[in-house]
Amino acid sequence: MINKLNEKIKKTGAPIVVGLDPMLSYLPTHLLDAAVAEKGESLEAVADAIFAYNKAIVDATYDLIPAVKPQIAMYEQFGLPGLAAFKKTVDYCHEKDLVVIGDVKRGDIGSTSAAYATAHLGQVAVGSKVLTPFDEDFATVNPYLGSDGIEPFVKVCKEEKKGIFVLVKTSNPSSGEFQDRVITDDEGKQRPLYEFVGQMVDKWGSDCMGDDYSYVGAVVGATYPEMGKVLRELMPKSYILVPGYGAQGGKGADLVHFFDKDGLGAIVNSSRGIIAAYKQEQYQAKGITEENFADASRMAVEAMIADIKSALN
Ligand SMILES: O=C(O)c1cc(=O)[nH]c(=O)n1[C@@H]1O[C@H](COP(=O)(O)O)[C@@H](O)[C@H]1O
Repeated sequence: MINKLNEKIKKTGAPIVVGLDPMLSYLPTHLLDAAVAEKGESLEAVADAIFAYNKAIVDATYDLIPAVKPQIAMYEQFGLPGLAAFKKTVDYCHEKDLVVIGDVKRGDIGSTSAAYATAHLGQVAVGSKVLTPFDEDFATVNPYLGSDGIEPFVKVCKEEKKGIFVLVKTSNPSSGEFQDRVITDDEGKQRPLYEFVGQMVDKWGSDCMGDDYSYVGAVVGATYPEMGKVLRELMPKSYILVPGYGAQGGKGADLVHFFDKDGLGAIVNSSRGIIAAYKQEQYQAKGITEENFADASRMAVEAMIADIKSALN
């Protein structure tokens, strides 16, 4: 799958991922009203409206982008109907030939991680049938439990030719509380914890290589460009998933050093900046309303691609 991701980035010229992170407050009134008219004031109605919202955004953008990243918490908050909308979104994005990064941030003791890996990347045999539960192409993984929590994911990635993105340096303001702590590494060198985790990502990926990049990528926030530069060098074979663009303040100009010299090796996520673009004045000034919200998402994708391209040239 890492090969497909890399090829699709080359083909589209767009190292970006659209984050499908629906919130109730983003759902255009006409979509929610239609769903409530059919299913009443229920979680089922919200789930239907979420799928209609995602579908419209995907239909408006899929030809421009390589990948999407649905964040499971945004679906889980609506219970089982929300999770069904997550799965329906994954399947629909596959129909559109998009690479799907399940933002699930899992990681536990070995046996539990193995179950999470099966749920999101693997298969379950029931009698003569082999079934795929959620069936994303990549999953985000929290490394805090150590190798025990990561290895079951790597095993499934090898079997299924799928991939993971391991949290290395996250974009949020308090990420430094733990991740920047200076530790002594195996060679007695003092360095921040995120660098050590980056080195582990390089190691975990070393025996599961695709054509150019490994199945084990890293998450490094756009809000920490200097750290991104160091981590790019420490993990030369890993794709870097870069969240924090747009709503969290990251800009194209900050991101140059997350990429390799050939402009590959990183994929930048924007969620609110794209899916809720219709709420921004700059798009409303161009005739966008709640009704044609998906057109604003397409404009926001085009603007993001242009911003990153101009930074890389
Ligand atoms: O793993 C992630 O994707 C992630 C890691 C990180 O360090 N920071 C971060 O914002 N994210 C996710 O990226 C998305 C960012 O959303 P926006 O800020 O709306 O673009 C959310 O789904 C976050 O959960």
